[in-house]
Amino acid sequence: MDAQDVKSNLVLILDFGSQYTHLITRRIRALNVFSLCVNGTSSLKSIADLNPSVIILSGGPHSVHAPNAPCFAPGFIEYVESHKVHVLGICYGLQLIVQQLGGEVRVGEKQEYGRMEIAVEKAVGLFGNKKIGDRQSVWMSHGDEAVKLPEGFEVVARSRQGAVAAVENPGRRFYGLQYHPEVTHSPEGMETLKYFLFDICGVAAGWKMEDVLDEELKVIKNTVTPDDHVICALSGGVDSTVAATLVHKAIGDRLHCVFVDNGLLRWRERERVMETFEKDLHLPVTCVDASEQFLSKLKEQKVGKKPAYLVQGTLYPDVIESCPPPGSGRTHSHTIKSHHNVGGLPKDMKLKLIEPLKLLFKDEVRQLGKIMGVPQAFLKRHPFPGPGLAVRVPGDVTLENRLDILRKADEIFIQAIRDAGIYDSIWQAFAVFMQY
Ligand SMILES: Nc1ncnc2c1ncn2[C@@H]1O[C@H](COP(=O)(O)OP(=O)(O)OP(=O)(O)O)[C@@H](O)[C@H]1O
Repeated sequence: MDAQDVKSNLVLILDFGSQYTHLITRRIRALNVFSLCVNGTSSLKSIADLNPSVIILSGGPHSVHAPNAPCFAPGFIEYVESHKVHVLGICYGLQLIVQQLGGEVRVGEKQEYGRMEIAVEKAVGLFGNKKIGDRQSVWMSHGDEAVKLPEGFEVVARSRQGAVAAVENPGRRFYGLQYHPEVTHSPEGMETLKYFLFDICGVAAGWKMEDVLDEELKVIKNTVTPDDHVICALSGGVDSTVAATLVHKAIGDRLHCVFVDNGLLRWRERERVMETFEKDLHLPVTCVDASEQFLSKLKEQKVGKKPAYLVQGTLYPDVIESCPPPGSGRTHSHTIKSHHNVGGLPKDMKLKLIEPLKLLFKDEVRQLGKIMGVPQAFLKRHPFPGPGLAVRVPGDVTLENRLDILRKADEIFIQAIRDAGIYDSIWQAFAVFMQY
């Protein structure tokens, strides 16, 4: 599947603030369909530029009647109808469709939170693969309720309490689920989502990590001219390692990596990391000893030519978590998490950016690394904080022996976890220096 096919099979999520929104994106990608998530109030032009074939309106914490309730851009309904885009509203998204198309949403008499049972009322559309009366357990989380549907819509499933659980107007390509199909508490939710995407919308499942690799290699080769040099700060973590491996594949030794030993690394980390970079990945890496001045050392690196580009291992969550929350009234670049480095480089750093992973989630980066031969042991390493062991020693961290004791204790602890065969099933484990 080439980039054009990916674009014509794109499932776009309009985010209205639900804690589950990014899960929808991930679930859809797991079905080998490319999915992106943008703010629910994004302009019509920015949506049209992406040319989605399906749009999912996410849930959200608001009531559609709240003063600043977020809504899709004016002209959205006309756009999706004229471009034959299928639209699925989930929870708040359903209520938005109902309200905006002339139906009525009210504060529900029976507010529904948690696990509920719903029954299929019409075995068509969203439940075309079910029988009337089929029951399933779903996860509800809503206070408002659709009490009058817009013309041409029908209820296809109801909760046990009689509230609307699913609606649709297949002629106009609008669908809605009052529950959250994306969470595991809705065991048949993924089946419904799959049926919607493949059987109703006719989306093709052809997005795979090999295509992402090919596409990113092409982009880098087209961006970096044959005379340009590129620099990458390698931490030994998954993100910068996979990003550097990818860029190295595209431009070879015009990539120059720098690994900084800041004196706060784990037991023999410098040796282990450098060995993997050089022997397994054949990456051109210089190790900088940060006991001397960091910046002046960087300057001294013989990169050959002055680099024009900097590689950063920015991930998709860094990008989306740095957007303002929908309904917050903010429209641009007020970061939730300012440490994600997505606000651009400092002004005096005259480098252009290469961010080949910026549309991928962490597990996808691991998949990509695997395809490129990054050793599993490296891809599965527990995350390690930027300030290193300094955040695991209370008080004065300049005392070498404290760090050394901690390094050894950490290594023994981690080795015990490895020996017990549980390292890979633990997200992060570490020792902390408590008292001297
Ligand atoms: N010791 C180091 N030497 C060189 N570069 C580093 C070092 N530590 C961090 N960096 C750079 O700073 C970036 C952000 O560091 P951070 O600790 O936040 O890691 P991260 O976002 O989890 O990414 P990674 O998986 O690459 O460690 C890294 O991707 C890397 O480019």
